[in-house]
Amino acid sequence: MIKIDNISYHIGKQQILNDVTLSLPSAQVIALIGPNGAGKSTLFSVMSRLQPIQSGQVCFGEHDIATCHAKTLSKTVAMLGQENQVQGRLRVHELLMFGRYPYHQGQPTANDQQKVQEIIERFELTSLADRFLSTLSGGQRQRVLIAMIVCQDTPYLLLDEPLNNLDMYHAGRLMRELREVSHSQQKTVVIVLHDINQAAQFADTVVTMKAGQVMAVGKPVDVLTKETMKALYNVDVTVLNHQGRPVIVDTV
Ligand SMILES: Nc1ncnc2c1ncn2[C@@H]1O[C@H](COP(=O)(O)OP(=O)(O)OP(=O)(O)O)[C@@H](O)[C@H]1O
Repeated sequence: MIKIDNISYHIGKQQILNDVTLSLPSAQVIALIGPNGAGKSTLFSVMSRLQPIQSGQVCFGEHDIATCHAKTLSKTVAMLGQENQVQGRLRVHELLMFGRYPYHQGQPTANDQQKVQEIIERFELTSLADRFLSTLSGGQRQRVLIAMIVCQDTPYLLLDEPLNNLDMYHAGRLMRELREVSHSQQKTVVIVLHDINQAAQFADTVVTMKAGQVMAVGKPVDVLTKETMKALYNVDVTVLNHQGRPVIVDTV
């Protein structure tokens, strides 16, 4: 379980996160949605210790991030941010091995090699494995970065807009793989999504945020309503139903 208690965060006089309190269940895909500037990325930055905790507490299972050793944290939570600088002269398989660094500390074992190979196959990267990162398209690079995060093999994954640059096939494949990894390997995957229908189709739980605050938490069918969409985005929608899950259609 991820427990976030009374997290507030300000930059200068601007309040970015305002008393965020959340309990997120384990072994689920959890979509974090909300309008631009709501504070989703800032919350991820605080949760992954990229930004300091100013007030409140974040725990991943028994690990309180305020006191957790860096090495333990790197085996507990992995985050893919929105802005990612990658060294172009690395090959794909080398970057994936970099994701294993918390385990091998620079000296990969057979187990690390096996894990990288498994992820290459799972994420359909075989034909790209020997390519330099600088030669990949935007979507290919994004897929490799996500695979690197999964290689880190942490029980908690935070992915900030991972579907950026992905086509319809790869977006669907990725969401299915994340759901499979989450459910079969008991991983908790929190994903910032702007595509509400990806959240509706694949998330077990949806969290909505606006103006630095959590507005709602629940199953897609309970949270993704006409009223919520109006309150979050000021957009009029029609909510259809497909196999028990909502489908949101913009009907402005
Ligand atoms: N370094 C900074 N200095 C000043 N304001 C900042 C800084 N970083 C973020 N903010 C502000 O904090 C607020 C929350 O930003 P954040 O990136 O967390 O939102 P978000 O929900 O991830 O948005 P998006 O969906 O657009 O990615 C925004 O108003 C943003 O302008």
